[in-house]
Amino acid sequence: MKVACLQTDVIFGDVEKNIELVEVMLKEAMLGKPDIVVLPELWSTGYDLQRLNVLADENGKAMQAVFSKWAKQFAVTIVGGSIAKRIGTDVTNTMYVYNKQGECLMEYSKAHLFQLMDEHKYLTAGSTTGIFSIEDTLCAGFICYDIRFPEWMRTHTVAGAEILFVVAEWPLPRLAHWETLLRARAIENQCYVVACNRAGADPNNVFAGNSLVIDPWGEIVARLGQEAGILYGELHRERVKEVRKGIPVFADRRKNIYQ
Ligand SMILES: NC(=O)CCC(=O)C(=O)O
Repeated sequence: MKVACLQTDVIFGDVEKNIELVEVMLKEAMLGKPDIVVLPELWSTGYDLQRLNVLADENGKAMQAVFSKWAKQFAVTIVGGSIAKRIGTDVTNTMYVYNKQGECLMEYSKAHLFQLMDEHKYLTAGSTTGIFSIEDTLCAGFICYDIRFPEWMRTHTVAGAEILFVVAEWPLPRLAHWETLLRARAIENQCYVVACNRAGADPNNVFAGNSLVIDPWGEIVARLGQEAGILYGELHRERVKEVRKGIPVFADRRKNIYQ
């Protein structure tokens, strides 16, 4: 399977313009013939939290139509980063995954809200898992701060996930944490990690970029720098099996002494 991460810059609070920009980048990414395209966290609004209530998509309907249209038009699976979804008076930070037929495979709302960026003041956390399958491979979706919770990611790999998609708006000052945490999640779970961060800056943060594709041994197979761009990476299911056979972490877990 070939993935393409769209490391976009995001125009603060301008949903229409961001949709236009992503569509242009998506067309360009398709020249590399990916099977899966991944977008960053909150790519349509950015962290315009004070206006998020207005910018958020009512029940996610309009953005779901965009994902469905793109997935069908380009015949590609889309891990749609995340968007702000309004449900009544609540706003969630929600990921949608669409298949090549334009059908929704999965919806996941960020489970851990990041207080350092004030998420807890404006967003409501989700409480359901982010598992889905692409062909017969189980995958899982996570949003940014989620990667600091190994137990949450383990919940998904114990359920069988072999590819972990991480979408983010991760700031530059913590770039070392980004890489270290992602590599650790890949090594301990013996799975691929495909991590798509945004580029650029907003009024409060400069973002790290550095989208990564990491293999189940923890090796970085593809990476971008800080600027906007498209990252391609190849994923091989046999590599997951090979690593898990060599060091049988899942078989060796002591379920009688911890969960
Ligand atoms: N958008 C986020 O969740 C950022 C998380 C982050 O920066 C961290 O250090 O954790």
